[in-house]
Amino acid sequence: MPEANTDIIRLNGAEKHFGAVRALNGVDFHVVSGECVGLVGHNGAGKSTLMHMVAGTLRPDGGEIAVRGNAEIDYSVARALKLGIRCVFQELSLCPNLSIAENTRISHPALTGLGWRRKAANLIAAKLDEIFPDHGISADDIAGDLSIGRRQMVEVARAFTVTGDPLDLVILDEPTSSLDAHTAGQLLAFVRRFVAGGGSCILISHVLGEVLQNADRIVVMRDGKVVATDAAKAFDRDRLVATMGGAEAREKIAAEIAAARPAAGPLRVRARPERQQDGKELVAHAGEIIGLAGLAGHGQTDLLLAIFKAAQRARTGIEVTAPVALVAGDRQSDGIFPQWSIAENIGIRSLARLRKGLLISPRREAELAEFWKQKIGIRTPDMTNNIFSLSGGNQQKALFARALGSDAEIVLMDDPMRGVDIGTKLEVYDLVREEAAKGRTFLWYTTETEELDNCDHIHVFKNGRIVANLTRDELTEEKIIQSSFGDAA
Ligand SMILES: Nc1ncnc2c1ncn2[C@@H]1O[C@H](COP(=O)(O)OP(=O)(O)OP(=O)(O)O)[C@@H](O)[C@H]1O
Repeated sequence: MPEANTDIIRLNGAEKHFGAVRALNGVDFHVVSGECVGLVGHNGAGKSTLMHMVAGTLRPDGGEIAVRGNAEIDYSVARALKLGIRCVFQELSLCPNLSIAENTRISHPALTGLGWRRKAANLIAAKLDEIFPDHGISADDIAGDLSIGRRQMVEVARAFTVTGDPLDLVILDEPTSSLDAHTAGQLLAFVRRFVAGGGSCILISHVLGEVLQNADRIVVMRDGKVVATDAAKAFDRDRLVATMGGAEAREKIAAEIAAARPAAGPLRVRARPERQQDGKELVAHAGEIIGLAGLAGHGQTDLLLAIFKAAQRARTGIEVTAPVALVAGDRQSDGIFPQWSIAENIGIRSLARLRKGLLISPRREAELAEFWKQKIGIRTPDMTNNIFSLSGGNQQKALFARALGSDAEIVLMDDPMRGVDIGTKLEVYDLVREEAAKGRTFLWYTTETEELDNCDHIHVFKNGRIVANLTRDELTEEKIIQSSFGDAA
């Protein structure tokens, strides 16, 4: 590892345009050895684009890059890897049809010859054990069979494995977005150990507490520019939010939420997890927001998907009395139609309303898209652009718009705030409560405990079963963790 306090990387005046969008507008940025730099900013501020420059996956249109003081002319991913710079991007990159060991080999060409499979398996297993001691992942597992949370764990662990190339700087773009609080804590503790040992990290997160507690220095971006950089201890949450230029920091007042809520209406969903034997079930009425909690991968997504399917075809143990929409957490595999525009991606759940005769009316589709663009601030110059021209958080907003813009009375949300910035989150919470007050039902799985404050009831899952049913008043992080780890199952 390099000497302490030397620059690992420095960008001066970095510029990047995508058509009419100026994603980076003269950005200066650097990381020294032995520091964790927190990078924050609203959806579309330019964080991922800047990280693509650091990782060598995109070339800047203007500006300079120097690594350890040496100017880089032909900077690329291969060059970055040789120089010890790696990135875990927001959109996960494991090949779904390969095993975890095989995916590890892809990053390590040095693993050759007889027995490479065993070497790759040992390498990744050891790193998973080090970062996430109770991970429950086997190197033989096929990546596509793992939950999004577990895939994220593998991606992170893989980025920290070493064979041929050095390892000095790891960029973590929203590394905890699919991890529950317990697993996210393990990762952040590991990051601190890595940095204490002289390594460097860039940590991008919309969970501001995570950045405040784990970064040494924080860089704030806004509209393609760096607008502040300071020691983490010089920031608090309010100063960060204000610098990002977002919504005022607002505290949710449970009593206020409760007072505004009407009494629950008729039954919308009654569902028993397949493995449940003790009679516990999830019951949701019109106008209710029901939270699904517990450690990630313990049956919450499975139950939501079973309810989604039951709306189309009867299933034992599940009763659904109204149309259903799903906001997928894994937008890459379950949510987005990659060939389509943003407007088409939003309109797909509302085709009946958008139809004029036999055809879809482009005007109606554009109006629906424009309404949601304004309502939740989807950041793009043109809603007919391809969905992948949006930043990650803005893609997630489009999926929200699809579900909320549809006529579905029941909205299933599978950890849907992945990558959504704090300002938008607060707006979406208000929107969900508003829609619930009008009679919509929400079933909301979240890995962020704070979000459960919006729910009327919370079901905690463990090993595919509901182990606790808490009201909002009973809700504490300790209670959830206790139920998640207890022997109640
Ligand atoms: N491939 C692309 N084509 C067109 N526009 C793009 C492309 N990639 C990024 N942009 C635009 O560049 C701007 C910055 O996007 P970027 O992904 O860097 O934001 P971000 O800060 O990482 O946001 P998020 O928090 O949502 O991930 C956005 O307006 C985005 O729409």
